[in-house]
Amino acid sequence: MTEPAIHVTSEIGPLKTVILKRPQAEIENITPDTMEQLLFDDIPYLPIAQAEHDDFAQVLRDHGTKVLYMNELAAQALTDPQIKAAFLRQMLQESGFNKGIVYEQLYDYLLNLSEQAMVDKLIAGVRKKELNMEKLTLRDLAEDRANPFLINPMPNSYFTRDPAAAIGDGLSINHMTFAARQRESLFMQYIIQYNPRFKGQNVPVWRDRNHQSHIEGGDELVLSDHVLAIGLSQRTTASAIEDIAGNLFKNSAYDTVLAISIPHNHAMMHLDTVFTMINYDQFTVHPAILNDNAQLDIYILTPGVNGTINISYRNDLKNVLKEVLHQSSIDLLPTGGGDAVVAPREQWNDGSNTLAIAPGEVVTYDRNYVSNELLRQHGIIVHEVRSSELSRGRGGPRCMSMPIVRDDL
Ligand SMILES: NC(=[NH2+])NCCC[C@H](N)C(=O)O
Repeated sequence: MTEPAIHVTSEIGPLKTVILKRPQAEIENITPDTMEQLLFDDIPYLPIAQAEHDDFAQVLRDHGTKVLYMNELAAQALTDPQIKAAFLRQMLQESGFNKGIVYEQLYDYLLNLSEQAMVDKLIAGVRKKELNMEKLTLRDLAEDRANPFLINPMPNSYFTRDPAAAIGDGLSINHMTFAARQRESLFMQYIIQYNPRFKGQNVPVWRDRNHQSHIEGGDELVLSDHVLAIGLSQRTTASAIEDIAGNLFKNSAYDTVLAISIPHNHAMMHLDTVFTMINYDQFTVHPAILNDNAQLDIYILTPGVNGTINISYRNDLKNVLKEVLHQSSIDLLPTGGGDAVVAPREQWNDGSNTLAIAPGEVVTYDRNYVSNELLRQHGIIVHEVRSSELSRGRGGPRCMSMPIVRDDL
């Protein structure tokens, strides 16, 4: 039986195929001056980051998951010279160049590379000194003088979770929040249209990247074949949630969206940094998202009459999950055991950001040993991966993976 192009009806169904991106030269193009703008808190040491990432990929393969690499899929989508050129023009435009001498030089330089080299170069970034330009524009001479790059690197591309998300048999291809990441979703748009694996498969796009309001995959959790949870967060706006919900209600089996409000800050940028599903009835939760009564704001969206959306308010997470997932009880596992020091420390290093590869079986970072131990005490099988460098980008195993095929439950 051939595998479907996209099929994800839960967060926990046996993981069949996943898209990753191995960290490459883009990581070495982070400097202390650009770190914050690039959404990093430190500069990872690349050889170790790569070894850790290879280790992560191998754990997935060892458990029956096929690993595809985003940059390779992108290169395979660009074998037609016209498509390659169109992609490059759009990428240059989104990088701030659409005409003039620098645009032309960049265009020639990049188009002459192989598809793979061009994709990798765009992700890595292009330095001014690479072009040997005799003439610079006023912008490059004066305004942008301190920046050694013409095209900024995309070091967050190893967090494949965020630019796009698989929901049911379709995708959301995301308009992302910060300039540092907005170009990343263009790769997925071309992959879905032109990569031989997806081309002609009519993969529905529930929401594309041509929007003003933003949404990111770290906020999009597929709880079942008809229920989603979407974080109302620093990265995902209420109007984007309503927009994708409306389209899913009309065109898919999804009939319930839980919009879960979380603090708007860097440590908790996405819902999956504070809440992930690990089994039919078990979830990780960072205690800081709950108030003293273990409550938080949840807005339940369901289809109304004539394409409208009904919204009801709740604040009892456990009961809501019990109801929508038809479970008799729900086990919420606090990050770091809920300890006042361990919980924020381990959450900072993505202790809640688990990737389920089957019900009750997850991949996590080794450094979050208190959270990992708690998961084991609650019967979860935990595969730990090394995390000293990868964690410096503020993302864990769930952020570093984009599942595209899972078995149904
Ligand atoms: N799904 C996630 N939690 N992704 C984490 C992404 C981290 C990345 N540095 C960013 O700020 O965008």
